[in-house]
Amino acid sequence: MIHSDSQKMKENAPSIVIDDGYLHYLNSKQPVLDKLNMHIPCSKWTCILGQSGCGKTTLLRYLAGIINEQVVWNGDLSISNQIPLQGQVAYMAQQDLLMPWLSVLENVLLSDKFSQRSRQKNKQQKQQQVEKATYLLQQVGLADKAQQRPQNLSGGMRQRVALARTLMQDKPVVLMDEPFSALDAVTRHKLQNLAHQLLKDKTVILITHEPQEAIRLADQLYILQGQPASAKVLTLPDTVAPRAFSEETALLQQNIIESLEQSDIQPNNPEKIHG
Ligand SMILES: Nc1ncnc2c1ncn2[C@@H]1O[C@H](COP(=O)(O)OP(=O)(O)OP(=O)(O)O)[C@@H](O)[C@H]1O
Repeated sequence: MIHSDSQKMKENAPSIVIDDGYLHYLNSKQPVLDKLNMHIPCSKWTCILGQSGCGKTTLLRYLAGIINEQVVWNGDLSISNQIPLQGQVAYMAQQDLLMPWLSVLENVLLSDKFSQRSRQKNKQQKQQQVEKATYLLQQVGLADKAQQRPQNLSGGMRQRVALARTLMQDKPVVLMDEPFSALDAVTRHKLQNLAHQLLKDKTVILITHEPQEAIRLADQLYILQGQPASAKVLTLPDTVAPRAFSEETALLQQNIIESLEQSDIQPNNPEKIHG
């Protein structure tokens, strides 16, 4: 059985509201984020675009609770179910973070292996987890690589293993940092559909550099801009994701590129201002 009970997941997946967020790294004078206001709706996909270095990964890592010791954060972060985010998040980083000494299958099973729930599982439930991991590896096109070590795989294959591991975790909140960036166009399209289907009841935040990908998948779309960065919400077409391409999406894509170009003009980037 692959899918969780959908109603239960919907109840579990929280919305997240950031009100007047401010963040700077302790080892840096300049803040990365300021006056950040975002509403991440529950059980929907929120996509975030923004120029390289604007603070997208920082925001995701802060939400995942892995840089709390390195930063100063001010502002309000509210989680609708009142449960600390760290315990309910699956985080897929830009780097695949696969364990080189484990097989592909063991990597997919890794988070389950160390969870408290796993220690309480009986043999049959553990077997079901292996079946689920095997199913996910089939879905990402890597069934034949299950017993390989990650170092024998290409970059795109490793990214697919990391995606399978994230889908395996079954957490209410899923944070993904450029999860499809290393994939060819056909595989990317297929895995976007797979992720969209398997994560449909989760609260998803996805970072991407691809306006097309964001328009295709988003229920809510933000651009991070400025230095320090704040978030601008963009209006999406009134159609359901994953969205087919149309004249309207092409126009939005053009607007996004123009917005990204505007955020390229920074006070500390003089040649771009005067050039
Ligand atoms: N550990 C750190 N200590 C200090 N500054 C950091 C640290 N990590 C990132 N930064 C800085 O924070 C800013 C935002 O970086 P971040 O990685 O969040 O950007 P990004 O938008 O995700 O970029 P990309 O699209 O290239 O991944 C950059 O100026 C970066 O140099």
